[in-house]
Amino acid sequence: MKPHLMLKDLSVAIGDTGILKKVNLAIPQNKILAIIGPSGCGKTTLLRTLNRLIVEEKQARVSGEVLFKGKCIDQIPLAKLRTEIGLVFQHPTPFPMSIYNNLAYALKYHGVRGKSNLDRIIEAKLRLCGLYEEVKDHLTMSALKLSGGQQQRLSIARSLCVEPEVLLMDEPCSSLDIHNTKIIEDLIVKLSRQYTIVIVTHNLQQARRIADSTAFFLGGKLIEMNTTKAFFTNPQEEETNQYLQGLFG
Ligand SMILES: Nc1ncnc2c1ncn2[C@@H]1O[C@H](COP(=O)(O)OP(=O)(O)OP(=O)(O)O)[C@@H](O)[C@H]1O
Repeated sequence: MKPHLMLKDLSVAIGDTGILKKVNLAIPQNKILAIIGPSGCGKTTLLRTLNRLIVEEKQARVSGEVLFKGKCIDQIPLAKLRTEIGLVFQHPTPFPMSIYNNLAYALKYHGVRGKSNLDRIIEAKLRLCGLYEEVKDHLTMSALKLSGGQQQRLSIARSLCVEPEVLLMDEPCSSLDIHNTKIIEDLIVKLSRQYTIVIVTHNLQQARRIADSTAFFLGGKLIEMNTTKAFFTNPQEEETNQYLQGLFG
């Protein structure tokens, strides 16, 4: 199968600091790829490069290529690219408005018009994220009154309103308890049937539980990528082995 995203000799520097170094990586479609590695190894920078958020950094320099469905992302209009490659943040990002309007806002931005269309799609996205039954009688309530786990599911539902193909997730469970982490992990696995997921996680067990493949970064370099099972049971590189054993981190 052709990769959905392909990184070719991708390097990123901010000012004089090299952050990502000659990364080559094929990201398969409708699978979950976990990105792991110690703090500062460049995980978030990698996500921000994939949807070109990195260009907001005035001093950023990117070399090499990121291909999305075979096309260099520099040739895709920014708004279109960010619609197709969505980003879910570490902390839930509900807008200070009703649950309904959080999704309606994104849908209207995406060009959806008419109340019946909005109602239909909002229900579908809330159902997909397992939130509909919990909130169907409170759609006009402020989204800020939802629990942290519900807010994160709402944030994911909102990011799906613009019909992305890829979801980049930057530690989406880091502010959640075990119960809500399990709900979001189950949701991510379900979403991977329809979407390509790239998830940054500090939690090795989370990568092990949900990812189809896992990539380990160290000092801005991709050290190793493999199917998650092979990665954890039979790491090929000594640095990976030491990281998995907790010898540094
Ligand atoms: N805007 C910036 N200007 C200068 N250096 C930066 C900038 N953003 C990130 N860096 C540096 O790049 C390196 C990688 O940062 P990045 O946030 O991508 O790492 P990370 O692996 O996601 O870390 P963490 O796990 O702690 O979130 C770090 O050394 C960081 O200090």
